[in-house]
Amino acid sequence: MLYINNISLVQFKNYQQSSFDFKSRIIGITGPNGTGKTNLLDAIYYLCFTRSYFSSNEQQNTQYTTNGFRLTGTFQKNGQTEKVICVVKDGKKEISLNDEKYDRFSRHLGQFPAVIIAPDDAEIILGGSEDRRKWLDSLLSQLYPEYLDHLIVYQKILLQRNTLLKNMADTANPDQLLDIFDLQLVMHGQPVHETRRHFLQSFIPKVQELYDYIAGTHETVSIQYASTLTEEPFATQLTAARYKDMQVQRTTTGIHRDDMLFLLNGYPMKSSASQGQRKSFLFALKLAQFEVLKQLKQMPPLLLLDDIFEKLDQARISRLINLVAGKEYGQVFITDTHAERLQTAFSNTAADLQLIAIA
Ligand SMILES: Nc1ncnc2c1ncn2[C@@H]1O[C@H](COP(=O)(O)OP(=O)(O)OP(=O)(O)O)[C@@H](O)[C@H]1O
Repeated sequence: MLYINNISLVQFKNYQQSSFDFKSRIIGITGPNGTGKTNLLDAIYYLCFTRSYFSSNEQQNTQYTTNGFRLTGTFQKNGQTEKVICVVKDGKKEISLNDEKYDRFSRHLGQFPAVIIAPDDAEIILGGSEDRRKWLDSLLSQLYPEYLDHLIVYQKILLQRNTLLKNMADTANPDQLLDIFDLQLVMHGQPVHETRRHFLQSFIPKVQELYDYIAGTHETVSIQYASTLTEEPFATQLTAARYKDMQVQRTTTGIHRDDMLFLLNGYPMKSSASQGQRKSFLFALKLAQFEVLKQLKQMPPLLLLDDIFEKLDQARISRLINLVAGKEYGQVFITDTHAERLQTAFSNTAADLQLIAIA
């Protein structure tokens, strides 16, 4: 099992210095708008992912007028106490597990599995392909460390290749260099593509099952993986696109252009689904993510639910609460402006609810 027992926040967003003890499996975080409920969830997320869910700019995560922050989390993982500390000071970040600093933060990913569901997630459906890739990459990086390794190298090579395409005239033997970059892009891009393709195939039925449960009815949901690598070998495409790439001065083919198309009853979810249907789909997507993580990590991830009541009808909310209150789930954090609403929502379940009020 995985639990977080305590978190302390120093100069993180609106928290000057605060500490919270989590004593039960379901934690309700309540308080008026703008008091820091989401920020507290984000701090927990930070300790699991070495970054904020909402902002990659550390200045925005640091309390205004200060130059750094510190987050300390005490976890229980399979009966062991584990202490994670993240310190950001003057733009420099250090992360340690049980007082041992990480050389590479990527080594921390997946050790404290967590899934967050937040209103901004709507961008996964409504936003551009980058938002969808970000979601998938974050999930697959938690599942498979080698996926993240390939992705990091791919992005580095892609950047170098694009820089070269912009500076062709000043570079000696640019074609030779492009040959080397192309080889490396294929070496690291192909496994990323294969992982995405295989993963989505087995993932879709789980999403469908969860969608039907939350919606209380059957509507067909599907995810189409759109990648040029499915059409022909990546190496062939890079060679074929080289002239065009030189003209536009960037790499026009590869896994950095992949996308996913979400469909509801055969129609694009982005344009045709209602807000409640989209939200139900996002829950299905994230809870399916929870299931695969749980299976692979052999423990239920932390579940961080931010403002989930908005746009869902009462019946969908009840089914959702019943689901996450069940024993298959681990520690669940849930924010709401109304303490009574949370109490009522969980009153029909057997789960213990600890309420933390933020003033
Ligand atoms: N870097 C920062 N330094 C100080 N305060 C910050 C910083 N970043 C955000 N805040 C403050 O944090 C508050 C927002 O907190 P948060 O989003 O956690 O609120 P919330 O309780 O979830 O609200 P809601 O119920 O509206 O969702 C705002 O008042 C904002 O001004």
